[in-house]
Amino acid sequence: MTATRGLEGVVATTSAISSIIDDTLTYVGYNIDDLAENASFEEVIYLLWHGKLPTQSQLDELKAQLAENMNLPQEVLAHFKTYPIDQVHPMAALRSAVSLLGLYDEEADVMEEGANYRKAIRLQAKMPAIVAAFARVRKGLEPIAPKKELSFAANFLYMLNGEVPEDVAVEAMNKALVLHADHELNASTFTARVCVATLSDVYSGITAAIGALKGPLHGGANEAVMKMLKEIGTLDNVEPAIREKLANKDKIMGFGHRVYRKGDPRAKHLREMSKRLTELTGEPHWYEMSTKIEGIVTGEKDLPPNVDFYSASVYHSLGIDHDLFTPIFAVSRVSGWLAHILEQYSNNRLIRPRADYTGPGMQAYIPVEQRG
Ligand SMILES: CC(=O)SCCNC(=O)CCNC(=O)[C@H](O)C(C)(C)COP(=O)(O)OP(=O)(O)OC[C@H]1O[C@@H](n2cnc3c(N)ncnc32)[C@H](O)[C@@H]1OP(=O)(O)O
Ligand SMILES: O=C([O-])CC(=O)C(=O)O
Repeated sequence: MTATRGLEGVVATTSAISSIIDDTLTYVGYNIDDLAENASFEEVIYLLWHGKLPTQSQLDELKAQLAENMNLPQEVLAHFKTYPIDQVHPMAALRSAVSLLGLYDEEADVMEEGANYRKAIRLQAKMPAIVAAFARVRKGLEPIAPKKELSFAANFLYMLNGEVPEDVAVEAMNKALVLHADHELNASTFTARVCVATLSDVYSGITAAIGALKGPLHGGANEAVMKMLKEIGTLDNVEPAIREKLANKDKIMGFGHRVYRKGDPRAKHLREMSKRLTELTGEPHWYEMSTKIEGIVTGEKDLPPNVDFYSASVYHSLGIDHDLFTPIFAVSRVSGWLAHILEQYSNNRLIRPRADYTGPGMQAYIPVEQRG
């Protein structure tokens, strides 16, 4: 047995949800460029869960179900107030809150298809409410109830800020949600599938996936990109700072990808949005610094930016706290995790690979009093 490090190139399952072929990303056969330009996030959720785009009445029904399920149990809100708020990362708060939600869902352990779909609706609806409520509670503000008439993207920004957002902000948030929704067998989706393939419940699968997304080699990179941009500070500092990082073999956050070689097709949509938003906010330097970094890194290492790179300046321009960037990724990606969980249940087999053992050979047990 020989191990493939990081399972690179290993095909671990079949899936009909999304595909990456020759650097082209599709959700159920729809090109991500088409969806990013035209689709609402609610349509994408439906597409991922049902394998087809919704009719108007199907879309209206899903929107109504999501809006109805956005409120959080009082117990979850009360729990936030018990957290050591100054040291809790919002991804840790989200991970804990999703696990806690499961305690208050009477269907949490009901393993029937209809019940799993209802849990998917509830989780998709409540994730943005958790992120927004936590963001407010830690600032000493009251959580804000959603407005039923708003879209998913608009409601999230409304619950976060307490103001109905401008159209451009809703457009940017909707696009970001569409772009992050699914991505074949990335680390967090694989984690969710491994978890539920033991026939564990949906809440366990999503809690596990949030844990995997949190790391800086995966979803956590978007927050790390903003940290890097802030540390570099000015356009003039970009060249020496990035060259020094490359010389030291430091990872440049938001660059590189396990699957894409020529580039991540999602990055250009966020690049364009970053340009537009940073001009509108009067902070074009975040975009200019980002494009300069891209020029150096692609020139020196042939490493194109991934989805996390330009999303950082987009979310910053929307006035969002930097440690909420990865939770926003989770608010979108939960749609993909749920699609994969439902797909896993529908054709389940335990996921249990082997390890190539590299430890000592057979050893005889020596009682503790005889050990030197
Ligand atoms: C939503 C997402 O999860 S997208 C990914 C988000 N993560 C990041 O942006 C973090 C930065 N990027 C990385 O760490 C990596 O590119 C990953 C984790 C995304 C992919 O990792 P892997 O497929 O294991 O690539 P690996 O680490 O083997 O890199 C191959 C080579 O490129 C280099 N490289 C890869 N990414 C980077 C980077 N961001 N900066 C500098 N060098 C890099 C590696 O050092 C390695 O060089 P070497 O062959 O000289 O040793
Ligand atoms: O696919 C991956 O490995 C990481 C990624 O881009 C994503 O999850 O969106």
